[in-house]
Amino acid sequence: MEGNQLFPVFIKLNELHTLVIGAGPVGLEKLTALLNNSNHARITVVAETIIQEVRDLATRYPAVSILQKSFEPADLDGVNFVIAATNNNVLNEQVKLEANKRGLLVNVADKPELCDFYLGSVVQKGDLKIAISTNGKSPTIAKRLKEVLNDSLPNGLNITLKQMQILRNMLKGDFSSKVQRLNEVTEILMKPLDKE
Ligand SMILES: C[C@@]1(CC(=O)O)C2=NC(=C\c3[nH]c(c(CCC(=O)O)c3CC(=O)O)Cc3[nH]c(c(CC(=O)O)c3CCC(=O)O)/C=C3\N/C(=C\2)[C@@H](CCC(=O)O)[C@]3(C)CC(=O)O)/[C@H]1CCC(=O)O
Ligand SMILES: NC(=O)c1ccc[n+]([C@@H]2O[C@H](COP(=O)([O-])OP(=O)(O)OC[C@H]3O[C@@H](n4cnc5c(N)ncnc54)[C@H](O)[C@@H]3O)[C@@H](O)[C@H]2O)c1
Repeated sequence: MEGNQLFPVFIKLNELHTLVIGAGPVGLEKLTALLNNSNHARITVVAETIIQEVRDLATRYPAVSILQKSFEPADLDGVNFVIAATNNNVLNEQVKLEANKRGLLVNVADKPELCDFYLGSVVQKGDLKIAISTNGKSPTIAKRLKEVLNDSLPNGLNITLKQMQILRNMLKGDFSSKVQRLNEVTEILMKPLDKE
């Protein structure tokens, strides 16, 4: 498929149920990424073998449960989406098939051809989140760009967001006059910073 076909969305993981299959280093990486973004995410981890780091992480997050067992399609019942991080490609394909049969979206870690969605590299400054994807071309560049943006975006941005929310709730008038006022107030952000 020509061009970048990915449509970014921000998912309320805390209101959904995610299944992670596989609990080796890659499963740990994906679980960590989920929890770093959503510490109330309800996550079930299914794996035959579970590394200690995954167990340790799960004890710190009550909404994470671990089932030490082989994957079976019934594990998909009641799940909203699925991340597979196993070392078994036949299983990965079975997960994709069974999940899609149920209308579920699947990410198979590091296997773009089996993914319905990719995980992004995420910049976080309080309420601000920027998710980066390179259309699968270079996750390393996504990670580097995250570092650049993390360093260059001012920490005060989160205070600005909070203040803007207060202002937004205080403004009176019709929708278009509110929009105009919010745009006036933020115009300064678009001007280059004054050099000292
Ligand atoms: C962003 C991030 C999110 C996350 O996973 O949380 C993420 N990968 C990260 C890191 C990373 N992954 C890999 C390396 C080693 C260096 C390298 O190979 O480049 C590093 C860098 C490192 O670790 O330093 C290995 C790798 N990854 C994929 C392949 C297969 C392939 O490309 O064919 C291979 C080769 C496997 C092999 O050789 O066997 C594929 C995918 N990885 C994606 C996401 C999706 C595309 C995102 C996009 O559109 O850019 C996609 C398509 C599917 C998916 O997994 O969702 C996370 C950054 C976390 C952060 O911000 O710190
Ligand atoms: N570790 C890395 O840095 C890395 C990097 C790139 C790609 N990969 C690939 O990603 C995959 C996962 O890597 P890993 O290091 O986490 O592997 P791993 O072997 O440490 O872990 C695999 C996990 O899958 C589980 N699993 C396998 N079959 C299962 C089944 N039928 N039911 C339930 N669970 C099952 C295992 O119990 C284990 O928890 C591998 O294919 C690996 O080649 C790994």
